[in-house]
Amino acid sequence: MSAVTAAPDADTASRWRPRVTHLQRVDPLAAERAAADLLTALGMDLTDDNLVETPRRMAHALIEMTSGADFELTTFPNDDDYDELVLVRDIRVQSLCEHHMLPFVGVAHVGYIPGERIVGLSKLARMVELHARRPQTQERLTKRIADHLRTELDPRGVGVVVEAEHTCMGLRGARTPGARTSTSALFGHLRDDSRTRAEFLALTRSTP
Ligand SMILES: Nc1nc2c(ncn2[C@@H]2O[C@H](COP(=O)(O)OP(=O)(O)OP(=O)(O)O)[C@@H](O)[C@H]2O)c(=O)[nH]1
Ligand SMILES: [Zn+2]
Repeated sequence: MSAVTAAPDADTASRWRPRVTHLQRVDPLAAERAAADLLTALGMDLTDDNLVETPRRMAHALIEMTSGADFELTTFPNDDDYDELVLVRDIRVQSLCEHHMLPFVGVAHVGYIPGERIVGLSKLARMVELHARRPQTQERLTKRIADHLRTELDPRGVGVVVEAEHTCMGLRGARTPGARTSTSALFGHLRDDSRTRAEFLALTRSTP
């Protein structure tokens, strides 16, 4: 028997559709119904005026947080043969841990050593945002950002560091608010050349 008490109609669902890049099928109506079922199972009365729209909001918030927007990676010729580190620090990251569907929030530092082309700096931030919007582990997020840059740009080296706080550890369970997890993915010169690697890791070291 269905526990849905505030069934969304097709109109409501079609008001908002995300641009999805990695999920094959997103069904906002089914998500709303499932959210209503979950909230009802948690003992909430969805006939209450304050809660009647909550399943729709909850479903759409989750869809929004798991739908990355794709973009064109603008690149330029590396005419000056710039061969040192390019690093964008402190790009805000917010994602969802795939184990609890609770947010983890922090920053990413994305660096590379150009090869034949350089990339528009904002695209590094867009790359983080694109990959962050899905349920996953922090390790996978870090690796995906680095793989994307490596595959699309073919630079001499890539380095990505993500530093984040997991609310599934802070707000529940182990209850360790403030604990931050660092992950890194390094390729090419940034992995193999000790001077460049040390420079990158020093520049990305968090300040207390
Ligand atoms: N490696 C890794 N683990 C994560 C990440 N996000 C959450 N986790 C962990 O995933 C694990 C899931 O473990 P379970 O024991 O199945 O879950 P649980 O019973 O809720 O465990 P507690 O969180 O310890 O209460 C937990 O240890 C989480 O801290 C992540 O990005 N990377
Ligand atoms: Zn978790």
